[in-house]
Amino acid sequence: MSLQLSQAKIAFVGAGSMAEAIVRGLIQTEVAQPGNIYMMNRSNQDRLAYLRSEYGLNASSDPQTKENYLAGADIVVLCMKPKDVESSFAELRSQLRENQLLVSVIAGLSIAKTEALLDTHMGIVRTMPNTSSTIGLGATGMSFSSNVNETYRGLAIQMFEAVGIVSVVDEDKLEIVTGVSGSGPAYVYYFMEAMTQAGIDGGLSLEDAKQLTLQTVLGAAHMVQHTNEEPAELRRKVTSPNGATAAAIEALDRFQFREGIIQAVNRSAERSKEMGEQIAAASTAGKSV
Ligand SMILES: NC(=O)C1=CN([C@@H]2O[C@H](COP(=O)(O)OP(=O)(O)OC[C@H]3O[C@@H](n4cnc5c(N)ncnc54)[C@H](O)[C@@H]3O)[C@@H](O)[C@H]2O)C=CC1
Ligand SMILES: O=C(O)[C@@H]1CCC=N1
Repeated sequence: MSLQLSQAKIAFVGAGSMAEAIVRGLIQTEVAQPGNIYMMNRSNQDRLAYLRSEYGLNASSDPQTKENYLAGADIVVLCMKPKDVESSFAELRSQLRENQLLVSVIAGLSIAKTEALLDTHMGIVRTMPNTSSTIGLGATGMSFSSNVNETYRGLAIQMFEAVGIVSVVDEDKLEIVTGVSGSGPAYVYYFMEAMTQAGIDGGLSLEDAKQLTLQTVLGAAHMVQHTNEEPAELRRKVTSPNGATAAAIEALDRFQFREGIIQAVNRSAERSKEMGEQIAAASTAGKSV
């Protein structure tokens, strides 16, 4: 019988925000057992203690224990920052097996460069998830190397569908996915910060300003989801001719809100590509990024 996700041993190299978001989602949805999850970092013991006590999973920074975690894993998930790729990959190179599945969440790092840096032909799934995976509402873009078999392809999709939605895209689209949904939550939070601030400046209590902002964003997202109407049409329904909303949209247009968002998405995509290229360049030149 082929490997089931509920039985798979999953090792996370890097135990930061993105690794925790995925792990929390997997455990909460009961798609993975805490005992089958292994998390590793470089040295932060407090962080590992928190992860063990919060989720009941295995976590270590001890080199021998990490080697054992990797040796026993069916799926290895790369969750370190781009700047740590070079040093981390130097250790990993001799510890991975061709019959494991490698999942990378590292922004900008191509499958070809991952294969070259790790000197491997193992199946690689390059993903771009987001932190909303924490509560099962993640949005993940995903591409596969040509040698990912059907079982592993299914497992990877199942793993990220457990924590949200998955779009399988051509690899050259993962940068724009980063701009839209990888970085996207930050734009929404930034928007909420500004809206709350304006409410407070206008005399609302902090609590009221926060609640009204939150419910507005939640309600608007649910309206798009449940009515199946386009955002532009829903916006039109709020905007009475010559009314308050029309005046507000004019103000946003004066500040080039739409262009600002488009620029933000494109800059995130470009920066993600740059980070990936810097990793390879620095690695070839033998220096750290
Ligand atoms: N935070 C986000 O919203 C998203 C992040 N990503 C990607 O996820 C990756 C991780 O990002 P974050 O979780 O935000 O970073 P973070 O800084 O919160 O976590 C990075 C972790 O990697 C560990 N680490 C570094 N070197 C290591 C080594 N040699 N061996 C083992 N562990 C090592 C650190 O100790 C830390 O636990 C990045 O490559 C980023 O591009 C992708 C999508 C969204
Ligand atoms: O900011 C970053 O580089 C990562 C990638 C997308 C979200 N966080």
